Amino acid sequence: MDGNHTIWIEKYRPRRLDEMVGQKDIVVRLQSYVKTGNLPHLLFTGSAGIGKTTAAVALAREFFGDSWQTNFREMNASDERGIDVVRNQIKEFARTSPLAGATFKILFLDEADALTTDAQAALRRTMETYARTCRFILSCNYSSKIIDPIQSRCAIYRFRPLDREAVIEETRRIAAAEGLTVTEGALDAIVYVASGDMRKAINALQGAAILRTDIDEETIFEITATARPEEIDELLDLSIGGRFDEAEQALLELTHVRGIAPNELINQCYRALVQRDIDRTLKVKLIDALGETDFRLSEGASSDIQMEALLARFVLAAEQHR
Ligand SMILES: Nc1ncnc2c1ncn2[C@@H]1O[C@H](COP(=O)(O)OP(=O)(O)OP(=O)(O)O)[C@@H](O)[C@H]1O
Repeated sequence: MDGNHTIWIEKYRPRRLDEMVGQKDIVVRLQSYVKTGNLPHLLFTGSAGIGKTTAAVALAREFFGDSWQTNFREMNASDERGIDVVRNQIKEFARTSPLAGATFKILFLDEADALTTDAQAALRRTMETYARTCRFILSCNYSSKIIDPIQSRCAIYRFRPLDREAVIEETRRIAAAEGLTVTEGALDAIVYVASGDMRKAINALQGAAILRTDIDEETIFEITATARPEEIDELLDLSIGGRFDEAEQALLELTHVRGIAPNELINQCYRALVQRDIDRTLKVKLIDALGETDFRLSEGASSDIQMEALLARFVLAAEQHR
């Protein structure tokens, strides 16, 4: 096992489109470009770790074969060296002719939504000027942050968070290749922790594999510093049930003893609340309280105070509701 040396998200990144899990409709549409030899500009949108970069690289490999690296370039729009550097590099790459008999190059621009409106306007002109020699694949989390003139020049692909089957399929593949035994409980835990993000799933597996080769759910929750769904349910039961002292103890155990980050707990509480079968008005109040705490934490408020205040607000909201 070489778990300590290689990053598995790179080692096991699918090389071909048909090796990707999930995103079936997208894969079929992308494959049809390869068949026809034509490619428009593309806009990939969706959350992190669901295959946008993987699809772009696989597409380039299938278009260009062995010479894919000469005709493909990946850049990050939020490059810390500044937008001018990115802009110059884009132009430099886009304006030169494709090599090794290819009819165009592909430029993959990650985090395109980090570009300001002005920078996007300049990018749009570059896309038009060099359209003959270079096709752009822009990747972003939110397509609404991309200006309309760019959106209308691209074929838009909305990637979805990976479903349970897809996460399990890929996790099993990697576990088998690494000679790991993964229990059913551990697979459930990985699906829960990943929440549709394959990068998170693979990192959880690799982290666990450093500790042991037979992986159970305990290891996954421990390595990812994530509370179990039952623990979150208990926290909600106690606070909604008005048992503030016990809820406080449960909270301290999770944050101070287990080291689970407050933001992570808020996300987990949110996921549990959305699915919880409780009165709608109460649910709305509780989610409102979560949103408020999330915002306060993002503004730098004390997490200990805010997390306790959250429990207090849960208790009060439930009391008013009774
Ligand atoms: N659909 C998928 N099939 C198989 N593996 C996947 C898939 N999506 C993601 N992965 C795995 O997760 C890793 C991260 O995925 P990728 O880089 O494609 O994410 P992304 O959608 O581009 O995310 P970001 O927006 O954060 O850049 C890949 O290296 C790959 O191992």
